[in-house]
Formats: sequence, C-alpha cells, structure tokens
Amino acid sequence: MEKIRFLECLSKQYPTIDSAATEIINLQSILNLPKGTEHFLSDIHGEYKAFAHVLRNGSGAVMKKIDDVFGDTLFEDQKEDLASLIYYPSEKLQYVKNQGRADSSWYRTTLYRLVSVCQIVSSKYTRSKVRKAMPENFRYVIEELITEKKEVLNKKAYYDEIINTIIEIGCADEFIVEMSNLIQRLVIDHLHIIGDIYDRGYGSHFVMDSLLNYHSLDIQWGNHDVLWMGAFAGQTACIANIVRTSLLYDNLSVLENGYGISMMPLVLFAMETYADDPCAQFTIRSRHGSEMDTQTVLAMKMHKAITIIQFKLEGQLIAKHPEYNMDNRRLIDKIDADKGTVTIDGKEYPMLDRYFPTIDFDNPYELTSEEQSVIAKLSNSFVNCAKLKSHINLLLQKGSLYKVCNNNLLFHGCIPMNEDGSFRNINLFGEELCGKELYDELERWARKAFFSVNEEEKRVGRDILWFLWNGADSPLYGRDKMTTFERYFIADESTHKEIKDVYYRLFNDEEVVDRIFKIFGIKGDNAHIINGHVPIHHTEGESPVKCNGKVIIIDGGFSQPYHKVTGIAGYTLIYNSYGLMLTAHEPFKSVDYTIRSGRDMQTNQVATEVSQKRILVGDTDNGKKIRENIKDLKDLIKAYRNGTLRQNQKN
Ligand SMILES: O=P(O)(O)OC[C@H]1O[C@](O)(COP(=O)(O)O)[C@@H](O)[C@@H]1O
Ligand SMILES: [Mn+2]
Repeated sequence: MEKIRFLECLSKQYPTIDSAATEIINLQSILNLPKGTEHFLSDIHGEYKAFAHVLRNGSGAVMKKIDDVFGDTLFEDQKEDLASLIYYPSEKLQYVKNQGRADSSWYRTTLYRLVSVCQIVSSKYTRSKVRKAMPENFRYVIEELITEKKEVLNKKAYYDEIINTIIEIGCADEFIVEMSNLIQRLVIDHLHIIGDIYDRGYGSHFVMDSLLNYHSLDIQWGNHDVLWMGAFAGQTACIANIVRTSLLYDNLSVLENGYGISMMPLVLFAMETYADDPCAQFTIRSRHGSEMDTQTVLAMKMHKAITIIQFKLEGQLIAKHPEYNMDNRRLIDKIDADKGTVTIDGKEYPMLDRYFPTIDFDNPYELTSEEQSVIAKLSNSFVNCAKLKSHINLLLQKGSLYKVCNNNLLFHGCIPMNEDGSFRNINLFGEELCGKELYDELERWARKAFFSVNEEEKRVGRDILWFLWNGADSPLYGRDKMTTFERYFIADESTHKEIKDVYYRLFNDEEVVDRIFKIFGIKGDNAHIINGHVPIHHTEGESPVKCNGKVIIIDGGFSQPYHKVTGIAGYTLIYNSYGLMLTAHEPFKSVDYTIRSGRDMQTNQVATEVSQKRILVGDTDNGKKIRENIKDLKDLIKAYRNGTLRQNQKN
C-alpha cells in the first residue's frame, strides 16, 4: 500500500512509460560519468581574500585543467596568464587593456583558449547540468561553442564565425567574464567547509556572503561558528567572547560595518569605568607600543570591559551547568584582591592586573547594572541583525556537527576519547553518551536553540552552543580548557597551556580509526577522517596526513597570525575522479600581484592518493541514490504495464 502511494506520487513527475524511461536512461548515463570534484577547506577565520582566491583557483584544479588541455603547446607564462584571467576576469581584462595588448588577435586567441578549457571542464557533466550552470545571456552561444558538432563539416569556419561575431558586436569582455565564471563553477562540483569560518580575520561576513551564493555546499560547524550561532540566539557569554576577540584582533569592523552592531554602549561604559586605567594587559594585536593613539587607548579599555563581563557571564553559566564539568574555569572567585593573586589548582600566582572596579568580591560573578545594560544592548543588536540572521540560517541549513560523504567522515574537532582508546562518555543531562551518539544529541540541542517552541529548551540549546565553543568535553573544541583568563592575568606561561584531547594522539592508531569509521557506519578501505581545528606545524616537518593516510588534517591555516607558527598558509584538499590531492599553500599575496605576475598563490601538492581506477558517479553516495531512483522508476514502469497505475498522457 505504502509502495503504491509512493509510486502514485512519482507518477505525477513521470506520468508516462516514456517519460519514466527517458529519466532512467538519463540517470543511467550519469552513473557512468566521472565523479565531480569535491573541494575541502577549513579554518578560514575571516581571511576573505585568501579564501576567495582558493575558491577561484579551485586549489590548483583550474591550473590542472589548463595543463590537461594545453600541455606543452603553451609556455608556462601563457598558461599562467590564462589562469589568472579565469580567476579574476574583469581585473585581468583591464590590466591587459592598460598594457595595450587587448587587440582582436588577443581576444580571438583568448576566447579559443577559454572555449577549450570549458569543453574539458564540462565534459564530466550531463548537458542538462552544464546548461543550468550557464549564464542566461550567453547560454545558447556557449552551448554552440562547447558541444561537438558532428554535422558541421568545416568546424573551424563555423567556430571562427561565432567568435568573430562576439568580438565585432562588442560582447567579448562580457563573454570572457561569463566563460571564466562558468569554468570556475564547473571545476568544483561541491565544496565542504570543515569549520571555523568566523573570528580573527577582517572578513568573516564576506566569506559568509560568498557561501550564500555558492552552488553546492556543506559546512561542518567549527567551535568559532557555534560561538556566532550562540550569539545570534542571544547567548550573552557567546556575545562577549565575540566582542572580546574582535577587539583583540582589531577587527571591530566585522561587527560594526559588516553586521551594523553598534559598539557605542560598550564605548561609553568603558570610557567611564576604566577612565584612568591603562588596561595594559588588554593590548590590541597588530598595534604596537608606539601607536598609542586615542583609538587604541579606547579599544584597550573596551577590551578589558568586555573581558570582565565575559568572565562573569561564563562563571554564572558554569555554575548553572555542573554537567559541563568546567568548574575549573570559574576563576574570578579564586582571586585574592588584597594580595593581588589568584589560586589555580592549589598554586598561587601574582595577578598582572589588580584593578577591578566592577567586581564585588563578595559576589564576584554578578554584573553591575551598567554591565548588564551593555550586554543587553549588544544582545539586542545581535539578535535583531538581519544580515547575521541570513548567515546563521545558512549555517543551520547547510551545516551540521559532522557529515559522512563518499566514505569520508568530516568534522571540525575530534571524537572525545580516553587514554585506552575507548570513546569518552559525556554526561548530557543524566545520559552518558559518546562517539556518534554524542554528536547527534549535541546537534539536536544546538538546533533546539533556534527551533524549539519551548523557551526552556531554547535556553538549554543556547547554552550548549557556548559549551560546544570551549568545553573540555566538546568534540568541537577538543582541549582540556580554554586558558583565556590565564593569558590575560598570569605571567607564568605554563598556565597558558591547553592540552589537546587524546584523540589527537590516538588518531595515528589504525585500530582506533577503524572503530571510529565503524560507529559512523563507514565501510571500505578508502575511508578517511577529514578534520580541521589544529594547525599543522609544516616547518617542523609535521605532516597533515596521519594514520597511514586514513586521517587528513586540513586546518586551512588561512589565519594570518598562525602563518608564523605553521610556516605556510595551510592546506586544502581536492577529491576528484582520480583520487585525493592535498595541497599546501603559501600565503596569498594580493589580487593585484596575481594579475600582474600571472603567478598563483604558490601551491605544492603534498600528498596524493591515486585511485586504482577512475572513480565514477556510480561509485559515490550520489550514485547510490541514483540507483535507488532508477529502481523506483523501473517499479513505476512495471505498475503502468501491469495495470496498477494509469498513465496520464497529455495530448
Ligand atoms: O590567540 P587567540 O585568538 O586568543 O585564541 C586562542 C584561543 O583560541 C583557541 O585556539 C580556539 O580557537 P581555534 O578553534 O581556532 O583553535 C583556543 O584554544 C585558545 O584559547
Ligand atoms: Mn577550531
């Protein structure tokens, strides 16, 4: 009965035997196409330009196609010239014009080359998919140019005619831009973002804007992303963390200009409360001693003001949720205000700052009424920001805590583990959960923060988002504690240390990794864990490939402050029909540099796993779905033929 009802629904879409049969043939042919290219990026941290560049060059995939097409028939610099045109068509066109190179012969050669690249990149897809990706205005022309026309005898003359006409009628520039965009679009079939889009960099909102328009995408939430989700849901400790980091990194413009969130309440409060306090511990990264202008002086006061608010709010939250197991992060009450010390784990340390005009040491976690008013106003701005709403909606729609895709398990941080390699049980509201079940339950709670109709559930969900940001048991955070307090107030650097979850040692053990695959229902030899979160120390010879290739860590390392530590600008990963290709990137210089020199961000292929045979769509998750569709369509045809269902011929 169920089945018949299902087939009846399907018959609305395929009302006749012919229409169902056509679709079967279409699907069958897709199964035999090479699998589309997946692109993996992670830890973007607001570095918009570097991110946008990697999207444009497909982590080297565009250049690879150019190489495939032209091989030795073009010089390296000609290929680079073409590549940079494809990445930045408008800018490059202008550059070529300024150089006086843009004559009709340049246009003709360029258009031919673009057509050749486009032919190759579209050959992996069905005509219908390519057509859908094409720009409306040039759809017909591009189709004429990139599809093989067997019936035309003098092909050269035919194509020449079209190309000449494009140039003659003055459409060449527009056409070049559209073709370049189409190539970029077709080179990458699907994008995976393994978390941490937000914080530290200047352009998280620009990154989110471009993801809003990306053709095919999934996101695994990073600890910094859930922090922003929490902030939008009105979780005040999350809000304080974001504002503090924005001040620390001198990036208030993301909040103020990107999201229109006014800092005025914090400015006024900080100016008054910390008027004569130099707030020396609250420096602004990237600004130095000599730059003590009024703006910096003010920013430092704001930085201190929001940090104290954060520690108070977090202290309250931890007390409310003993199940978070984070009591060791309640440190304000461990301050001895008279002695100017703080006691952590039984050891007393001198405090680097002893001026706390807003802390009542009898009631250290209580906000003053002014602090309350500041955080309430900030909260109001976050919660009501329309742009933030659209960005968080994207995280909710395309994002999740983990994803299994084509035998790869993607998540940002870790699977919490015990020393003996067993999965660590975490107590969530009285229930002990670990591994996949822990992930699933945490994700349900994260979503409740936005979608539950029960106010209490919403609040619990909101708080969970903060826990996910920095809890020792959070699979997104994966470190024993976040030592923010210690880094501001204690000189002894041994207190700043954050110890990584055992996972980050045990992921070298194949037995452990195979068990992880098992609980996530992943079978097969070619399975991988792909995660981000921890920068790889390239200069120290650390490899992003762990466990004989079963685990790949691609902390993109886009974040500028980490370049010194890692020695590179991070890793990205490509998974195409030939296998996996891991790329190490040098820091991105500028768009201008790319256009002038034709040089790409230096990329080095650091590891490749070549598949024994070309991977087809039929071998992928999508292939599995397609085969199921084919089976359903065959059942539908059977139902038409044996008289169970009636065809609905329109004539
Ligand atoms: O140097 P910052 O920006 O204050 O950040 C340090 C904090 O960020 C973290 O590294 C978390 O951010 P990541 O997820 O990017 O690693 C914490 O472990 C650490 O306490
Ligand atoms: Mn992270």
